[in-house]
Amino acid sequence: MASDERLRRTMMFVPGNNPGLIKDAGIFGVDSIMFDLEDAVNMNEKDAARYLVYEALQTYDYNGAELVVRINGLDTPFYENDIKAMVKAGIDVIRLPKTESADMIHELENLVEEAEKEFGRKVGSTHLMAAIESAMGVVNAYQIASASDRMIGIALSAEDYTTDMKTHRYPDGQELLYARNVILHAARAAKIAAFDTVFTDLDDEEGLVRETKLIHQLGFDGKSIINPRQVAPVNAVFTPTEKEIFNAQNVMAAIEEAKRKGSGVIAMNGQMVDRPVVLRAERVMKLAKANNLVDAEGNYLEK
Ligand SMILES: CC(C)(COP(=O)(O)OP(=O)(O)OC[C@H]1O[C@@H](n2cnc3c(N)ncnc32)[C@H](O)[C@@H]1OP(=O)(O)O)[C@@H](O)C(=O)NCCC(=O)NCCSC(=O)C[C@@](O)(CC(=O)O)C(=O)O
Ligand SMILES: [Mg+2]
Repeated sequence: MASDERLRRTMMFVPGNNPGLIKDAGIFGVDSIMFDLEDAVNMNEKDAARYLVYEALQTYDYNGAELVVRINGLDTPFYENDIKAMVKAGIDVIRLPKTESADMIHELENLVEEAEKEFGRKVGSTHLMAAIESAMGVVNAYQIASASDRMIGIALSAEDYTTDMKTHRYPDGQELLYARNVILHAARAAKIAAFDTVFTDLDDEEGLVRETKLIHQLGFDGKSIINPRQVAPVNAVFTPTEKEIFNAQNVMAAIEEAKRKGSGVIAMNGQMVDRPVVLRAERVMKLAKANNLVDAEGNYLEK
């Protein structure tokens, strides 16, 4: 799979038909910018939006953010042109909406490869991700996640998913618990990233933080967002605290001492430190480095 250690805490939807939002999308500190050609764009604006996003990708500097495009679904007349234009423009990741099977990823992959050859791009350089928006998608989540070496992640899309399940979203998120866990397990088994769904009440920051803490606790890598006001609260939940970094440094030091003594396990402040604890500490340090909270040697950088 194409998974890597890239930070993917926030992936912001930017409607593909809105030149103002497209132009400024790089200034908000999101990890991934997702230009939307699907549901945020009216039917009569599909061609114009595709052209706008294509031009923007040639023109603007997005400050190193990962560039993603949500194309139109495989049941529409638009997706083939979307794929050609976005591959030609050199997009990093194509997000397929309403994914229900591995076959859909195979169809996408074939078209992407054809486009890479046609436009002289390196074969395999365009990564893929899938949005899971239905009961069928959840049931097939692992097959979808592992369908291609190009896959970098799968995402829950709760608005369409709850509609398919004949319910709607509630503040406590109980209706999403099964789908979240299935998607997370599928992503982890396929060794790719797991993204949680959008939080649509822009004025409820407390609710956004509560939901983000829950999905962080479950193990998600990040969250789809719809507005720049959501960037800081979500990134903060996914950023290791000074205490967590300090603890991780201590764990690394403790295990080094254990190794010197010829052991793989040691007690630290009354807590057992063994391999899984060390792996978690390594992940905290990787996140801390990616967030520029520590230097290359792992020393905490005072703010
Ligand atoms: C909601 C609102 C209209 C509010 O606008 P407002 O202007 O009232 O907001 P303000 O806070 O006042 O904006 C402050 C400043 O930021 C600028 N600004 C705002 N949003 C920005 C942005 N996104 N990108 C860059 N810039 C932005 C704005 O221009 C202003 O700039 P300035 O005037 O210069 O100060 C706006 O955010 C927006 O359109 N969001 C994207 C909506 C969208 O894409 N929906 C489709 C994806 S979901 C879906 O399809 C369901 C799903 O498929 C999901 C899944 O698959 O996961 C499923 O099934 O679940
Ligand atoms: Mg949707």
